[in-house]
Amino acid sequence: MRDSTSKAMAGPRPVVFSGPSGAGKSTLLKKLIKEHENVFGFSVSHTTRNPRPGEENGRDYHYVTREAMQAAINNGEFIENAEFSGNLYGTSKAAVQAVQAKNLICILDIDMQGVKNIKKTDLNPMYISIQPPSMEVLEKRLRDRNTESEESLQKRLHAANVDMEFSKEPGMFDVVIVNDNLEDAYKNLKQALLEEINKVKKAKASS
Ligand SMILES: Nc1nc2c(ncn2[C@@H]2O[C@H](COP(=O)(O)OP(=O)(O)O)[C@@H](O)[C@H]2O)c(=O)[nH]1
Ligand SMILES: Nc1ncnc2c1ncn2[C@@H]1O[C@H](COP(=O)(O)OP(=O)(O)O)[C@@H](O)[C@H]1O
Repeated sequence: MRDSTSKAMAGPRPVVFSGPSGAGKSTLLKKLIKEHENVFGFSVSHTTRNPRPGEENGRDYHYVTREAMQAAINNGEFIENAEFSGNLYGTSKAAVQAVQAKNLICILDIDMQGVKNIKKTDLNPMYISIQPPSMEVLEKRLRDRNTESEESLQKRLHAANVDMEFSKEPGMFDVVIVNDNLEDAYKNLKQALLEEINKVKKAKASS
């Protein structure tokens, strides 16, 4: 039976990060996890895309074949999954449980389809949208990141347009952070999470 007790036992409330590719989600949440490693844990998603230089299997993503991932999805191992820019991405139940077992705030970095699907589950996270200051800045950052082919870049820019329209829907996000100046955006992010951070710290101090 799903009741408030089982949710409470699952640990602190997770946080979902979403926003267009290149908005700065990874940059911000890596900073956050580094500064508060006893508070936050990252839900390591599965993906069929290739690792980028510097990315590590099991830390940034679990890199898998489409066949393996589809089989695991069919087997009911995923909370949500989506096709993004020609690849499959998904959050496994195990990924979230691994973080919650440590009593950490579970961070999910997922696209808009993921947000919609998580809203249908009983995960009950806080939803944070990371937005770029403009499409022009987003394109420049994505190009400067140097991780995408022109084709992949265009797919991401197209998805970003759809994403930015969709995220304007009232009630979709609890907090919207515009990542213009990185330090300011990070400060706003920490402020938005302050209460949850303090809750976890307090619980840890008294256990
Ligand atoms: N639905 C869903 N989206 C995911 C998941 N993992 C990553 N994503 C999203 O997939 C998109 C592409 O991610 P990635 O390939 O790392 O590229 P980047 O956003 O350009 O850094 C981003 O919007 C991520 O938030 C997941 O498990 N589920
Ligand atoms: N506030 C910022 N100002 C300038 N560049 C930024 C800022 N935030 C992130 N970046 C850079 O923009 C690129 C995209 O950021 P990234 O964190 O990879 O985005 P996402 O994870 O949302 O796709 C990266 O090269 C990152 O270093």
